[in-house]
Amino acid sequence: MNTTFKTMDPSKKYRPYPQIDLPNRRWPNNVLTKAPIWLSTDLRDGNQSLIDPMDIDKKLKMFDLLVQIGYKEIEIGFPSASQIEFDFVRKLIEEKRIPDDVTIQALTQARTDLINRTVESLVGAKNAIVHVYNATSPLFREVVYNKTKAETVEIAVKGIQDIKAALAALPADVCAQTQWRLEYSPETFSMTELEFSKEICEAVMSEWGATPDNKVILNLPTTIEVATPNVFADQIEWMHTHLANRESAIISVHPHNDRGTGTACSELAILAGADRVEGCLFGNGERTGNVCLVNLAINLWSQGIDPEVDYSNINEVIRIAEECTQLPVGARHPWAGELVFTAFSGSHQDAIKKGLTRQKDREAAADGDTIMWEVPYLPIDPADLGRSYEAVIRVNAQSGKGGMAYLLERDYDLTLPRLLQVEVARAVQVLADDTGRELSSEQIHEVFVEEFIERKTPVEYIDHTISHHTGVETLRAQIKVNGEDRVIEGRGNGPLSAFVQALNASLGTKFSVGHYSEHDIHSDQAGENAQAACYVQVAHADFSPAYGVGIHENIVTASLIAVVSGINRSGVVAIES
Ligand SMILES: CC(=O)SCCNC(=O)CCNC(=O)[C@H](O)C(C)(C)COP(=O)(O)OP(=O)(O)OC[C@H]1O[C@@H](n2cnc3c(N)ncnc32)[C@H](O)[C@@H]1OP(=O)(O)O
Ligand SMILES: CC(C)C(=O)C(=O)O
Repeated sequence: MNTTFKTMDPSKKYRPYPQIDLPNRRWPNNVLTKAPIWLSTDLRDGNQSLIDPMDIDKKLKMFDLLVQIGYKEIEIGFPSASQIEFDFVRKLIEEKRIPDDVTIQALTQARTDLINRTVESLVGAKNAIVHVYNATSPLFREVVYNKTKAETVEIAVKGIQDIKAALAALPADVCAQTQWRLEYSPETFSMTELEFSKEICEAVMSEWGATPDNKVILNLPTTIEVATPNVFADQIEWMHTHLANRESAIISVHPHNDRGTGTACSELAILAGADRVEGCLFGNGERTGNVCLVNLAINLWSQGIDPEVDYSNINEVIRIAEECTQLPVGARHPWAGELVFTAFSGSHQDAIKKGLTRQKDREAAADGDTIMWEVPYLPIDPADLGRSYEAVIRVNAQSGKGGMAYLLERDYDLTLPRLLQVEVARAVQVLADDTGRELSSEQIHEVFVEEFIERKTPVEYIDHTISHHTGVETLRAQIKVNGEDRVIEGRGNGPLSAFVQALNASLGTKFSVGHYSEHDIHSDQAGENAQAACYVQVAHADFSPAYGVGIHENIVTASLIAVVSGINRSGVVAIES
């Protein structure tokens, strides 16, 4: 076993990232009120990080999906990196696959040949962003590039000059077909001295000639997450408040997720002044991934804010994303995972069942008006994402009566009284413990039928007749007791009381009916094929109360079957072998 964590002092190997000196920070008091501008980088950062990068068909599928969800800015690749990347961009443009309101973006290093090739790839697009980057942090300046600060600024500025030159070299009518915009990323911004980030961004803006009508997108990435999200928020607020000519810039963020706080970084960055967020579906991307766009959008939705993208068929989005990336979406991925709207544990199921019933009642009373969503444990309505309630409650050994009752009601139209739910839960728990697995609603129903309906020993109901005379009912029934035929007769003010009297007289018992309820089931619209479900609790001084259930098209017969099932379960009549 590796004992490093026990034997080593981590402060000898790692240092905390310094705090930002921003005593009057305002972001903690701000609130999210609207969606940022989104950019999907699924086809670039999301693709460069895949074990098997997407082929053209998969890229097209991903592009179409992003358009369908509603993304208006999509980074479609790094066209100077390879012929395949270049050809994909050309295909999108030449086959007119890009809607007029969608802007494509292409990434390039700040190198003349790569910039020229990038511009060439974008020719003919209606809207295009040339995205140029170079790394700016001390570690990268020293280790990767061996450049001074001034030389690093020079690389960026030269990159902008190269873009302008490449555009100027295009025939005027060709250049004019496209609305060209610039994005600049000081890569590793999260590890760069703020004064230096400001200097390099201002130099880029100045070289481009940024104005409020021709804004430069300044994309400030947590290329690597190195600090808590409040530090990133401080960095963004610092840039937002210190940058010269701020009104001529769109501040974008590009969070990665090394510390698992990509979502927090993005949200706090918006509070701190960011206008735009770049990320990938389901957090795909280098290492632990880019921030998850799905997570961010549905977080906004859950706060009553229109995210301006559509996740109302999340299962389809998952299916296509998984097909394109060959990466599974985790079962507990925020909002999207298979299990995120599922409750196994008893107290959660109980609360959800009550909450869903109350929500339904409130909806009915609201007469068509939309009402606020208030269901315990479900922060949003799964139906908003195209998820059905079916997945919400599932049963295993951690479950209680609420979940089983919910499934029996939903799938078999059986509305069990509360104390019967407790008895059903006990019976189902035995199976859940035995199997150690999740139980389907069919399995729960089987246990229910076997335990509560088909209990025919020691007593079995066969048939009955009823006669009335001056307010008294006489019930004659044919039964079997331990396999032996008997005809019994009793009187009462109704068939049930007459049957109880007949059974007590014949069996030598003294039980009574403690609780009785009934409802219709399985009736079609014409009222045909209706059956009745009767729930009868058999009470006896010397035995625990026990429920019996009867289901029959005749309500009286259903109630007699329920009584017999109840006495069989209670043990008031001994079984003879
Ligand atoms: C954080 C990110 O995700 S950034 C995007 C990363 N994505 C990719 O790199 C995927 C696509 N890239 C590629 O396929 C290749 O890098 C290519 C084809 C574009 C270029 O390949 P190569 O020419 O072999 O260069 P390579 O990428 O290895 O970079 C090496 C040189 O470029 C320089 N360089 C690297 N990044 C930049 C940059 N952003 N701007 C300017 N120069 C840069 C390096 O300093 C190095 O210079 P040196 O040779 O003088 O030491
Ligand atoms: C190119 C930049 C934006 C990048 O991908 C990063 O810094 O993560």
